[in-house]
Amino acid sequence: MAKRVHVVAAVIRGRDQRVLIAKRPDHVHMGGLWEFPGGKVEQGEAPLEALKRELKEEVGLAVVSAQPLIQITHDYPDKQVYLDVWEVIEFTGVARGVEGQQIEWVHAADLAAYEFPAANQPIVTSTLLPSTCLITGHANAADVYLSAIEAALDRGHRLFILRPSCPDIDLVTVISALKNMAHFDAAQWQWHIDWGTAAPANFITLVSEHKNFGVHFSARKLEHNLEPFQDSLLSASCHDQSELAAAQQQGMDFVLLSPVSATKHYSNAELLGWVGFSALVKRINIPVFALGGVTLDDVHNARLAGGQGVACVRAWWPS
Ligand SMILES: Nc1nc2c([nH]c(=O)n2[C@@H]2O[C@H](COP(=O)(O)OP(=O)(O)OP(=O)(O)O)[C@@H](O)[C@H]2O)c(=O)[nH]1
Repeated sequence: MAKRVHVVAAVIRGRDQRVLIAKRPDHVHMGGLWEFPGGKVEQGEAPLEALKRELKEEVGLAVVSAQPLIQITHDYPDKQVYLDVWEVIEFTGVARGVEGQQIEWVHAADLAAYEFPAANQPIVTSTLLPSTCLITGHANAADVYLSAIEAALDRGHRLFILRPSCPDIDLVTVISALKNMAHFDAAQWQWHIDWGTAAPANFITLVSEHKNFGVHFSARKLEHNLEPFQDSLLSASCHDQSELAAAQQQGMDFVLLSPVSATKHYSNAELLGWVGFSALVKRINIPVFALGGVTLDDVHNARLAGGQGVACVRAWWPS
């Protein structure tokens, strides 16, 4: 069997947050499609060195610093690739198509309009997602619940999993209150409503009426027919390899994987640690947030372990 090719690729953001993409020449593998700049890792070369070399050779940029973003194992009919995608944090130079290829700086939200090789869909999702995912906790009153979210939006957080769990608030009220908040649009498509025990009976209809809200599933819910949600952005909570495989198979856009470390909630569960987290993340091709006993300061640890970032409740929710 042919050897899997180790490829490094980069998500490079310009000052205005647009992302650099390049068009593959017609005559090469996946020719004519757009790509994140990069190329094959040479024998004996460290991935970051390969990334620096490829970006210099292809788009004339010098990488100062970069961190892992997502890794994808994909089998094309004629080639097996391991795409090792990095997020460039700092670079110098002005991008140009050194090999004569077309390049473009594109807003992350517009990447979906470009045709990429089949392996790239999770990279596009990963580019859209921030590195923190905030899950709402319990509140005794609606105004406490909503003002905690509003304060987090003001602090720059953009991805939320909503578990409206206070007695005097229903989902319709939450949705309309969120829509009136400053920065609501910045987090559009990044609001995920938990289809949990507290969800109302008309949950499916409700979600279909609010297209800019995604749905979050418990692992158990992944056994259901998720057809009604196919137009929504989807996420799930997973704890082991079989749940992750089900999440990928059901088309989840991202997942939360827990428990990484001990919490009050998870004190008896088997903890993954960063090593266990990393081993599981390697087996799937969708962005994974580390959950359970992690704080907002653990983003770098999560990235080094192959994750998208961290998901938290207690680390941000007012107690
Ligand atoms: N650079 C890059 N390659 C990708 C992406 N997505 C994807 O499937 N690939 C695949 O990964 C492989 C990368 O090989 P390459 O041809 O770009 O590598 P290279 O620059 O070292 O080329 P060469 O040594 O053949 O000249 C190709 O099979 C390509 O189809 C992507 O976003 N960026």
